[in-house]
Amino acid sequence: MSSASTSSHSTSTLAVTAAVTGVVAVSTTALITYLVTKRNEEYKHQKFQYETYQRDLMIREKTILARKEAGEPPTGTPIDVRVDRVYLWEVEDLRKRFPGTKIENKMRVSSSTLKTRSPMMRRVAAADGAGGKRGSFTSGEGYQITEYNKLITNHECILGQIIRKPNMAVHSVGYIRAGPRRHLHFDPRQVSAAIVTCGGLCPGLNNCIREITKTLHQLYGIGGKVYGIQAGYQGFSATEPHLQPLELTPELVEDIHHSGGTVLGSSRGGFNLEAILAFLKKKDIKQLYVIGGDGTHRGAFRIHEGCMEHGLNVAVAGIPKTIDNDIDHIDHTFGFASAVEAAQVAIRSAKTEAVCNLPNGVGIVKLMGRSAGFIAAHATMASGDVDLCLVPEVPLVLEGENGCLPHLWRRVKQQGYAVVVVAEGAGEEVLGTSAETDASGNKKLPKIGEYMKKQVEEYFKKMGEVATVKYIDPSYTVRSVPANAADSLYCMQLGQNAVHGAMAGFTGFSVGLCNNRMVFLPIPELVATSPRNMNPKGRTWERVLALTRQPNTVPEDKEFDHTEPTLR
Ligand SMILES: Nc1ncnc2c1ncn2[C@@H]1O[C@H](COP(=O)(O)OP(=O)(O)OP(=O)(O)O)[C@@H](O)[C@H]1O
Ligand SMILES: O=P(O)(O)OC[C@H]1O[C@](O)(CO)[C@@H](O)[C@@H]1O
Repeated sequence: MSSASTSSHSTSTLAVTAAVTGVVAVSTTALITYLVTKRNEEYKHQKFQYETYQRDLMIREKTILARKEAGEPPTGTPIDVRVDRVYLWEVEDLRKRFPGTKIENKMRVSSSTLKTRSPMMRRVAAADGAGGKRGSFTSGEGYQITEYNKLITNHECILGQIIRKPNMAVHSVGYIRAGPRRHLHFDPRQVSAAIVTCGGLCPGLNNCIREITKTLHQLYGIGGKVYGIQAGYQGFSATEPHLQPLELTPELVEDIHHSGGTVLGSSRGGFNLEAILAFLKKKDIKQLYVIGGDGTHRGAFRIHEGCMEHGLNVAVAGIPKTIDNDIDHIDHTFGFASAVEAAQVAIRSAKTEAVCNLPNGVGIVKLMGRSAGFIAAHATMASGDVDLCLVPEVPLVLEGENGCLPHLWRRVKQQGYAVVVVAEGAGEEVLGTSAETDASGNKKLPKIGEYMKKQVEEYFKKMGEVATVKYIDPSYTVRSVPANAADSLYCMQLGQNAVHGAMAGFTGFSVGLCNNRMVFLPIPELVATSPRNMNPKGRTWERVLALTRQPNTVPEDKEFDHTEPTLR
């Protein structure tokens, strides 16, 4: 190739390159311009959207406030759900059968007297010279009368079925709202009352005894006595001097809520209606407060019926108690939350033992609950450390694809240890039902905890290894603790409302939280479906499975119709 042709070739190559570079430069500029423009547009759009959102929010806030001030219905999108009819669960009312007073119900806010102060305050006051120097307390019987902020009418109700879906049944049960009424059935000056605690121990029993005693004496200023019946229903017929009824005073009950158990004692069996009615007549008792589970409430209703038969103008009020949480309709029983909390200590110990003891550490904790798995399930959920939870409502499957033993084996192989919580009523379908009963007729339960320990040991042996299984049974430790703050608060509400109900003339009733509101419930309705069970097709069990990741052994086709108001 000649140099001329070479140079003309290079010139043309250069020209092409320049042209291409020019095109690239132009298209790069165009691309950048395009991207920047697009970005700016997006930014403008985003800004516009955010400003619109802020404006809407401001309008919404202003509308909410304006509607609230004008007393108009709330904001929100109207949807097609209704409650067409509410069926009120009426409670027996003494005013229908006995003449009552028309005394206006006012609150007595008693100023503290020397007698009602805590022991520490009494000591401080004594050191000050009979309490005069500190100035904040008046001695004697001085009290101030004040109006209740809210007096409740008998047709105020709390809806039972609060979950509404389009096209669902349009009726609901209505529970009578608890609280003080405008008029008292009983003249407080003529009221004497009795309190009894029955069945198994439960955190909060002393709180209820204290609150009832204080409400009667201090809020209502009763003229009579408050008797504490010792040793459960048996105490009404006890002849032993040390089991005779105690006189409960605000001073005597001042500090009892700090202790677990019941200062009155409790028992099973020994229900004697004649002896109870005779006691009520002899001591001219106007109000009987019965604190216990479903068995105790059945007894309470028989007492109410006995009173009606004998023409006794006596209000019988129940307070549902049990760590088992197996009383139907109410959100939860008092003592349940404290028991679940106390169970955490045992579960943590089980984990420590399982983690530290080799080879193949497994910690098993047995929890109470009778034929309901609420304590086990809730303790499992609260803990987050449990690998297997066994409850009475869900069949126990030991081996095979859905077996709990292969699941435990896998967990131990994955993390080196495993923690098991077993409810005392679980596994009856494997162990069989006991024919034995306690003094109240409650069936005794087979020893599932020990059985599971043996099964785990044998399974690991079958797999050619050794399991180090530690078994903890904290049952009585869990239920004998003092009430935690949540239960103490609940017991305070229960005690006060039981007294409000009885003072107003309600009888054969119980109190409880339904949909987070205090209500009065007719005892026959309360016991008809109690004891309740946990719904194995409900959300609680679903949550347990999500946490433990154990196989679900609930049969697909089985129908369960239990309500499960504890945790939604
Ligand atoms: N149907 C009934 N009629 C009369 N009294 C009853 C009835 N059922 C139980 N009782 C009495 O109620 C008391 C307590 O009953 P139970 O031992 O069954 O405990 P509970 O109230 O169900 O509480 P827990 O949850 O602790 O078992 C006992 O004294 C028992 O005799
Ligand atoms: O006090 P006892 O008679 O041993 O009863 C134990 C039973 O009482 C409860 O603690 C309360 O019902 C159950 O959980 C348990 O099965």
